[in-house]
Amino acid sequence: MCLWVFILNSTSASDITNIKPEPATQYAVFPWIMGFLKPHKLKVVAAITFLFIGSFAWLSLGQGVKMMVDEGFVADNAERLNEIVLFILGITAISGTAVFCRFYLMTWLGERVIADIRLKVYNHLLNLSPAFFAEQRTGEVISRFTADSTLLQSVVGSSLSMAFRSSVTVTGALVMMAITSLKLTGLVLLAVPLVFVPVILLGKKVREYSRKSQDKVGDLGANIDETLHEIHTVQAYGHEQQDRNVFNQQVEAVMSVAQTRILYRSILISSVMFLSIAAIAVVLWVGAQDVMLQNITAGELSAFMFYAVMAAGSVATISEVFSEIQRASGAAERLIELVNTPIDIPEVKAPKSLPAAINGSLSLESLRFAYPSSNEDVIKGINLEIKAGERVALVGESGAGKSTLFELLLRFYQPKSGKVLLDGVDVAEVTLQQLREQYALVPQESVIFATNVFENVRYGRADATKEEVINACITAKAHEFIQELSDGYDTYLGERGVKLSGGQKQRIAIARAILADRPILLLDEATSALDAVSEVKVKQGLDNLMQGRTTLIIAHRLATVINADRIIVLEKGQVVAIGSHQELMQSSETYKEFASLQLLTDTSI
Ligand SMILES: Nc1ncnc2c1ncn2[C@@H]1O[C@H](COP(=O)(O)OP(=O)(O)OP(=O)(O)O)[C@@H](O)[C@H]1O
Repeated sequence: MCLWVFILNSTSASDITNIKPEPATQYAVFPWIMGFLKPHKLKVVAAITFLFIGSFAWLSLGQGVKMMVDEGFVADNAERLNEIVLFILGITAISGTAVFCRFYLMTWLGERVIADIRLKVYNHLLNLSPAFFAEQRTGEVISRFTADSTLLQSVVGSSLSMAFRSSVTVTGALVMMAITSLKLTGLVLLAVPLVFVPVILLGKKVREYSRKSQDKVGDLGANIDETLHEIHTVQAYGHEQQDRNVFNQQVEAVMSVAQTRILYRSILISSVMFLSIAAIAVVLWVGAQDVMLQNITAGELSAFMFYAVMAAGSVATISEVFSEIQRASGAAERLIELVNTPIDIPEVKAPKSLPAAINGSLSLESLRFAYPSSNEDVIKGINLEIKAGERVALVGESGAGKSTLFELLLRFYQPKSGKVLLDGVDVAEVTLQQLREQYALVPQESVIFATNVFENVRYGRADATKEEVINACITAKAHEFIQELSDGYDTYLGERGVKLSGGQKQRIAIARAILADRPILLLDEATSALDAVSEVKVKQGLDNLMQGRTTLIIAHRLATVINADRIIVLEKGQVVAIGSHQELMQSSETYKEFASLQLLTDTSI
């Protein structure tokens, strides 16, 4: 038992490579896993109890062997032999039952712990801001969930139990050996340090390469994820061969690291086997001489050898699972890294409450912001007042910072300085949940989940009835096309809505926002994918929706913003002009240029 505690705790910072989410100091893998076992104390105790019962039953078999040889064979006593065989069968039945209980409980615990680890990691991931996902490749994160946790599962559920059982067996066997013959036990103990030398030396290497191996598998996952998701572009550009080459290199990289790991592991296992069996042979030779000199009986030597073989087998098992546990420690580290990734938008300790009925006025005060990955400010000290119920359009060239402003309103990122006030309350002082409940977002790229139409729209408000969903779809002018789908509202829309056109996806996204019924609307060029006829229809829906709500619309096309109360012109992270379309055509060169690029003249409106 001490051995695997040592194994799991023996991580040092230098063992860890390729840490992306959180530069770690030292991961205490063992206490981390124990934390997950804590709620299942009773089962752990029961599993350990059965483990001890099983091990002691096996150990007492040695006494059976001794009695069989001395009192049965050597004494030529058939009746006694029968009794002893019955005794052995009884012991075997006890140990079989104990093995069943231990195996069931330990495997259950393994599954439970991994399920809880997955839940914990997932819950944490959902709290991480988009900044984390901008840096991290999704496929790599998924690989941690799947490959790493599966590896950990096999160890917690099986290898750890084997290590436990073998440690108990070795200890018990050594005690029984000492009782049988101190001299021979002394000889065996001399050999033990020899056996542990490769375990310690090579185990470290196995762990190092396991970690590397899992990292490489993660890269592989990230690549598959990207290529398969973007399969249209891959095929349209005839990029298959290049992708095959890159993938081939990555697969070979995984293979090469695995090969080194296998090599160390094979050396580890074979050297332990060799050293154990060689030691047994030497001990047997010495023991046989003792029998000839009548220092011990043949039965005692048989029992001793029984225990020695049992101990050697257990040491071999320990060395084998040792490498498994080392591998799992590497995998656990990668999961701990995810869980330890700090939440960069922390919740305030004593949050303020927003008023029960939000009016929806927004104030931006000297707002300044740079993305964490670059130092350059993309929002440069913006001051802005947006009145409750106002309809405001944001225009500006690509990269001006329009979408970034939305991100800051939703508090996906922390501003460098300045603040955003919602109905006079600093949004940094309310809970993220309460803040985000005030906004309905229709992003530029409509998001469709791999479920049916009904659930996709209901994403906006989980408790909405079917009737409310249908009404939202009618307002968003989506109802007609939904009815024409094969199963109407129950039609499965495919991953990322592959079964819908761009305009249809957008109308579903609008219906979702309508259903959400939030005080502030954030529309990111929400009608860009619509044809002229659909756009007119959706605009009616949106107009209804916007009544009495503060609305911010990012628009690349003037036609979509002409009815806004005010248009805000952004340039390189700064507000350069504010006014109505007519005013801006008079006062703002940037806006005029923007308008002329849209082939709109003042008179055409
Ligand atoms: N996650 C990110 N990390 C680093 N820089 C970013 C990130 N997202 C955007 N930027 C940068 O911030 C600036 C503003 O981008 P933003 O998306 O807000 O512009 P935009 O006005 O919405 O542009 P568009 O009209 O093309 O959508 C750009 O220079 C962009 O390169």
